[in-house]
Amino acid sequence: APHPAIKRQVTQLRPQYDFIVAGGGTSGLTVANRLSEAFPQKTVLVVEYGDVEYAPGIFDPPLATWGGVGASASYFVVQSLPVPDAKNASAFVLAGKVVGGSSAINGMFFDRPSQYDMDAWSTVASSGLGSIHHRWDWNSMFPFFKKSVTFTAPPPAVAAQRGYTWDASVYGGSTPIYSSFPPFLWGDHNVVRNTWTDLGIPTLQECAGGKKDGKCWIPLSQHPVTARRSHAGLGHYLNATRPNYDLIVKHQVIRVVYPSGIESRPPLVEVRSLVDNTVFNITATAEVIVSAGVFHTPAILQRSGIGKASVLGAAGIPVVLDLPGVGSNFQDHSGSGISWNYSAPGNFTPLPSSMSNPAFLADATAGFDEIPARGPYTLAGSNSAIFVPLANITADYQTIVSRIKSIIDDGSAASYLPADYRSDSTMIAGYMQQLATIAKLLNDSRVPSLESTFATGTSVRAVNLHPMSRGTVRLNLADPLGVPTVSYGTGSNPIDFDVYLAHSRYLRRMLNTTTLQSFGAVEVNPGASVQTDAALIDYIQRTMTLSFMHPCCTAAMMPKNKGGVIGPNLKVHGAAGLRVVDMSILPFLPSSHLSALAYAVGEKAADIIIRDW
Ligand SMILES: Cc1cc2nc3c(=O)[nH]c(=O)nc-3n(C[C@H](O)[C@H](O)[C@H](O)COP(=O)(O)OP(=O)(O)OC[C@H]3O[C@@H](n4cnc5c(N)ncnc54)[C@H](O)[C@@H]3O)c2cc1C
Repeated sequence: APHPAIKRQVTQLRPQYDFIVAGGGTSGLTVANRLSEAFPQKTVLVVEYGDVEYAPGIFDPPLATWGGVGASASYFVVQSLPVPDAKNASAFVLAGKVVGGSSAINGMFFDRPSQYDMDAWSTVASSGLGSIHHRWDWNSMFPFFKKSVTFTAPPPAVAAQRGYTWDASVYGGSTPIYSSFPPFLWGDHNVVRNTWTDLGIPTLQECAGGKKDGKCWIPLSQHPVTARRSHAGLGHYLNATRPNYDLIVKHQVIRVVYPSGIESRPPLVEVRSLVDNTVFNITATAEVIVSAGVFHTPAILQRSGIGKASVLGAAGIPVVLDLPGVGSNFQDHSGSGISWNYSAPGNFTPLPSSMSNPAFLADATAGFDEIPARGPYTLAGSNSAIFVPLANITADYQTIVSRIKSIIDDGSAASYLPADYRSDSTMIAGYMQQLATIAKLLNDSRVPSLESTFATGTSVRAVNLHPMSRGTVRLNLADPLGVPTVSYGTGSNPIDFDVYLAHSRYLRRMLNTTTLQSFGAVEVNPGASVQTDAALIDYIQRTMTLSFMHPCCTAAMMPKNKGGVIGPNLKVHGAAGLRVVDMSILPFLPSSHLSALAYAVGEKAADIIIRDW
């Protein structure tokens, strides 16, 4: 049956709470659930901007959904400033605005970073080893990845029919956040998987165990029997009824306020009702945890006077704590693709076009309500992907790595940063360290640089997994309580274009494989006339997807003298009783989508906070 709506929510607040979580999204609800579970005598309040909603899967039958992209009240729509290196196009990106946050609206692709991503994160996150419980390397995080989801293997018949493989030992959690394989694939699915094999990409049994340099089956965040979306609102709130766990919806955290100094007690939380616009404070006696997501977490901090002094000054906000990294260091996954036509197509059935056949559509709709669910609606966007290291993409990979090293050595790397980022020496120091770390990742033949997913159709895109360009998230001066002003900066570091070029040329090699040639594949885009580097760069700039909906890194975990906002214990540098727990905390993007990481970060954060209290 479809999900029940999440009805339970408070209307009458207590006089004060021990913990207040600002934002009821993926990481925020994970933390809140664990804190309320660990401390029955302490109270936890989640303040959520959005409402409780039915959260359909990405491809549920239309009648069950809430209207599709653009029509929903359940997400913020973010349109970036024009991106100069993408012919002034704007990035279009969504962010969840509902109990469950982005986990309730995302594409349900449920992969994990590689172990090398996590190890690289931990090297830039802190200046020393610190407490064993504050480490973010793969070995420290793996138990939290395991704990954060319940994986269910597909029935043997489905596994045999689809060729699914997995390794149960990398899972093992019992949290009601579900990870499973859909029983359905489109008829042309294996064409592209076979093409990937033709390219020499190794087939991996499992990609969630730290190594993912190959061809992967990726589970989806959905229930193994009903195939309904699994998300934080259901798993970490609806299924966690406790008298000490409150959630209030349709309220915006405006800012945090330190009435008696930023280094003394936890701040008050200033909240605005979105129903009647009243503004009031809520007291947290232990901690405030900001989990409002990559765009709104820095907005809350900036409205609180915590941020870069010049940015706060421009917004007329008195500086409470000069922390230049707030809202800086913004990143997202981006990349362009190829498309083709078949001149001798195979008998690929079914295809999405089959849905225009009334009998097929009726069966698909009926199948989705069967137990277990079956048919096309059980498949979200895609559950198949390749992750390819740069060393396997281009023989010139070491030239790219050398170029990164040379712009670090001669200092010119800083010139590619946004002006209000490069005006701060700590931010530059942190960026240089990030670049050096990314150079190491790109030089390592075990670390993916390109991701490409496939479900059906005649096109694929390349995702640049470790971009070097940086943007910013700043308060919207015309509407400080609204969606912030987002500057993407995609491709502003020209070495990203070396990577985009290599990725594009690599994808084009698919067209010459035995498999695609056997169906008479003919390249449509970029097209035969696009051959020189200049022509291909022009194509990439014109057609690039600027956001694969993985924004991150706006309150990065790095030392303060490297432009960081939080330490490895998640505490905001220099502020008492204030932590950040969401995808803002990454120093740079990993080789993965972000929801599995957001849950694991929530679990790890809860572990740290529970130990502290
Ligand atoms: C359309 C889309 C598709 C995606 N597809 C995938 C995918 O297929 N696979 C994958 O792994 N990842 C995907 N992602 C990314 C992933 O879902 C997110 O990175 C992750 O869920 C973010 O978690 P979070 O905890 O940082 O923030 P969120 O889960 O976004 O939570 C932030 C919460 O804070 C609330 N909030 C904001 N401002 C305030 C305020 N001032 N006061 C109170 N509350 C506030 C929001 O309403 C929201 O509920 C996708 C994301 C999107 C948007």
